[in-house]
Amino acid sequence: MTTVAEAQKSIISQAKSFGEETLPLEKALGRVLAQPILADRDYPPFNRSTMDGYAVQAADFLDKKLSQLQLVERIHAGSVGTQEIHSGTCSKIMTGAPVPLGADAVVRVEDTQETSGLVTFNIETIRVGQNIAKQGEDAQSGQEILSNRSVITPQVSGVLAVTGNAQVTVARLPKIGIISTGNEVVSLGTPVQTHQIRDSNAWVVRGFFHSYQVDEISTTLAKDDKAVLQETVAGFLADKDIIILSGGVSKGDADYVPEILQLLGVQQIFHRVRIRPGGPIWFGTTPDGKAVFGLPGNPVSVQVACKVFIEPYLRTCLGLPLLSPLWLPFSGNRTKKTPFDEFFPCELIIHNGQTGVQAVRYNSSGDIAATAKSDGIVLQPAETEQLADNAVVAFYKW
Ligand SMILES: Nc1nc2c(c(=O)[nH]1)N[C@H]1C(S)=C(S)[C@@H](COP(=O)(O)OP(=O)(O)OC[C@H]3O[C@@H](n4cnc5c(N)ncnc54)[C@H](O)[C@@H]3O)O[C@H]1N2
Ligand code: MOO
Repeated sequence: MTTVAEAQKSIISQAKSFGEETLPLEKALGRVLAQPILADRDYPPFNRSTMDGYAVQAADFLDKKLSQLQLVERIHAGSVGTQEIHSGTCSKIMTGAPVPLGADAVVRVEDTQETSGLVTFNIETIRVGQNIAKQGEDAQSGQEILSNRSVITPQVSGVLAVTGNAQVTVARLPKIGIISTGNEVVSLGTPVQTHQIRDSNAWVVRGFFHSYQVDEISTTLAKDDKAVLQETVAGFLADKDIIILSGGVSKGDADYVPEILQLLGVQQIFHRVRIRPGGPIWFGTTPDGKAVFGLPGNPVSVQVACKVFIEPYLRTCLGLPLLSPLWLPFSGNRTKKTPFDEFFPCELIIHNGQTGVQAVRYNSSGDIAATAKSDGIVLQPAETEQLADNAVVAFYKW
């Protein structure tokens, strides 16, 4: 049976780009840049005062030991001084204004007194460059200021705006089709009988893709009926990039998903992985490179599969690096139940002043409430029979 690492490797090797598109900046938050961004000019673009104060020549204090200077003008942010600073003179300057020619330091207004055009300085010392952000010290014109494949966070969005990028080229997102299979599964809003269960898997998968800004998501239910399943999957194969099914991949009499997918020309890459929960997972691709994930129906299996298999696939398609786990101390003890890699829901805690993780109460992969109280999942690797208190574990945040 395939190991988790082998399964991840073969999933990643099938990843492909969905192309690029150009969007207005206001629509690009959370998207992935598909171009490097170069500084369009120096940053700061001019020698900028970082304090409200007086622009002076430091040598007037250091060499000439002056303590009083003649005021020649006032410079506000958004305007440019007209007077060059010479020995014995200064200009009042506001934060954000360009430092006038001749000046090489700014003294804070708090350290001065101004009377009738004369400024008295109450300072012990001064440094050349004091309170001045030098032209180009943050970034130089033409320098790469954002790399290709940066995620457009609020911080990145600020850089895009300041560098004049009203439009940005980003990675195009896939169209997703989600099929929840099972005669017992009913949609939210439909009356539910005792032996039935409301579809929660589609909401989890939808939410996972939403976290990557994917919004072209179609969901549907399919009964455990070969013809219905075949028609539903065929419909999605026609125009979706990624198809996610849940349920119907194990050993039950009505587990038709693997058979129907292969009938429709989806080439199986693996079926069953040495993982708990989520062992019966099926993965394959179409000849034109669409990915099809057949996830086990249990709710926690679906959540774990999103994190362990679908996220690495999507990130690689978008050109993003794989996420690394956080390595944190584990509070508690855990004995492994299977010979496989086991993932279990955990919450972040502060223990002895340090961040750590501890397991949340969790019955099994059908426990719909447990993961909602967790911050992510911890891996107990196949070879680790016993997780001891304080062992450092790999924690994958949801
Ligand atoms: N004889 C064996 N039986 C089972 C095995 C096995 O190896 N041998 N594996 C078990 C494991 S592990 C899992 S996981 C499940 C997976 O089975 P299926 O993928 O066929 O899933 P279903 O049987 O259709 O559903 C399992 C469970 O999940 C509930 N479910 C299904 N869809 C939804 C949905 N959309 N929203 C919420 N809950 C859903 C369903 O009602 C079942 O309770 O097989 C084990 N059996
Ligand atoms: O994948 Mo099953 O959910 O291990 O229980």
